[in-house]
Amino acid sequence: MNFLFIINPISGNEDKSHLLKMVKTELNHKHQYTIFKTTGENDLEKIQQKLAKESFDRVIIAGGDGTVKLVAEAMKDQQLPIGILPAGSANGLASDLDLPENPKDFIPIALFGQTRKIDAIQINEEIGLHISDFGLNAELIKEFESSSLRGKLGYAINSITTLFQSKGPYEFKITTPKESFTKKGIMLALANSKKFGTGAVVNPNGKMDDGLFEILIFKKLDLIEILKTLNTKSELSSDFVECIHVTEVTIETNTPIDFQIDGEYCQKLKKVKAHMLPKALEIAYTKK
Ligand SMILES: Nc1ncnc2c1ncn2[C@@H]1O[C@H](COP(=O)(O)OP(=O)(O)OP(=O)(O)O)[C@@H](O)[C@H]1O
Repeated sequence: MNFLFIINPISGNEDKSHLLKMVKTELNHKHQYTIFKTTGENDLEKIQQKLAKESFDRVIIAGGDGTVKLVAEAMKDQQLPIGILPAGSANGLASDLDLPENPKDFIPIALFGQTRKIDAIQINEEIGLHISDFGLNAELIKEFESSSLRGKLGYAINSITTLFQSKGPYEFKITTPKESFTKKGIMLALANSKKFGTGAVVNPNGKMDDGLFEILIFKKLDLIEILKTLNTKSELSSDFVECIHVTEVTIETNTPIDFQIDGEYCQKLKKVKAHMLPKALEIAYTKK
């Protein structure tokens, strides 16, 4: 097989050399590969050029959700199987695919495992695979990205200040092909999967291959309900979050509100148009 490895050298604040060594051992000199290390500058175009120049059998990604999203965008016009080596501070997609956490177990799956097709969401000009949102969570991600405090403690400290500074609740005008209505919330998410990268299960009925995504309107900050998201099986109260299944939607707000896609802060937006891209990606998820 001929593999293209896309490696994010900074994701998860982790050196990938040991991981790469294990991958090479698994390949056992029997396969060809090219390594591309992301730089954070024009990676999309550079990956597209690599894919156009050479014919690969599988693309292997070592990074977090942001790196997987980048590769999904680069492969928009060319579907190749993808293998994920979860190596980010947020590995929400890997967790939703139930990938093992131990490299010795996830490496053979990424390289040679069976694949399944999953949906993606076209969000304005970008692709979202996981969860995107307006409001509180995007504010947290924006603060975290601009802060010098890293790691879980940094995230917790940033979270507390952001919670106190949040300007929500916001008013969201929601237009689906069937109807148009307004809802108020501290946050509105477009979810293709069950959980955030942190593991919080906010969309217990979400499936990545059902041709639908969910609009989740979080109405208030409720500690008990937030704690419930730590358990996959908990039903969340409809006073806390309301869920609507759709294939397309337009969300409009009166003022620009912080927006994020798959853990990557975008910008403040007043309008988001989203539609389902059914079975857009083919991802390795289990052993051969
Ligand atoms: N060499 C690099 N130097 C700096 N930033 C990079 C580099 N390569 C990729 N990036 C950035 O890494 C981000 C994607 O990281 P990803 O989400 O995969 O991992 P992560 O550990 O979850 O990241 P984060 O630091 O956002 O938590 C993108 O914003 C991308 O621009």
